[in-house]
Amino acid sequence: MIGRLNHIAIAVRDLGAASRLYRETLGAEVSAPQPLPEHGVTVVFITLPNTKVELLEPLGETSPIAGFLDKNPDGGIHHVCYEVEDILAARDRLVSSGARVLGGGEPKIGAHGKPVLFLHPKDFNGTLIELEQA
Ligand SMILES: CC[C@@H](C(=O)O)C(=O)SCCNC(=O)CCNC(=O)[C@H](O)C(C)(C)COP(=O)(O)OP(=O)(O)OC[C@H]1O[C@@H](n2cnc3c(N)ncnc32)[C@H](O)[C@@H]1OP(=O)(O)O
Ligand SMILES: [Co+2]
Repeated sequence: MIGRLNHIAIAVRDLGAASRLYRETLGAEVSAPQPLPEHGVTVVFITLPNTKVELLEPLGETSPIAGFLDKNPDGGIHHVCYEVEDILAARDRLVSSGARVLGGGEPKIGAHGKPVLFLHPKDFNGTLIELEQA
């Protein structure tokens, strides 16, 4: 069901500092910051030859990454994003297998303008999974 690795996301406290680290120290191509109030984060994407890295900074009072940064004050790998052909079919299959689909199971439009869903990390080896429709 899952296809390509779309991105790996890293939660950070300071998006400007993290962007500079990737651009200047690691020599990567870093996009402009994109505030996504509906998701409670501001993101940049780092384009690599085979995938992307998403840097996430909290946005607003109820950011879903606030608790993660409280537990990991230096930041850290927050989620992996896999592509699926049909996100509703993927959701239904996961729900019938007993996995917890977050946010009530209704896809939201993600950073790439495509529908996304999140799966509870406790059901997937301690790793938060994002699914993005290809
Ligand atoms: C920009 C849009 C989009 C894109 O297109 O790319 C994005 O990527 S947006 C990214 C941010 N959005 C989300 O993360 C949405 C989904 N997340 C959530 O609903 C919540 O963050 C969560 C996963 C339900 C966690 O909620 P929280 O309140 O922070 O923590 P809990 O106390 O409920 O956590 C329970 C348990 O799970 C562990 N945990 C939490 N987050 C992670 C994580 N990212 N990776 C691994 N484990 C995680 C947490 O530590 C708790 O464990 P215990 O301490 O053992 O109880
Ligand atoms: Co993501």
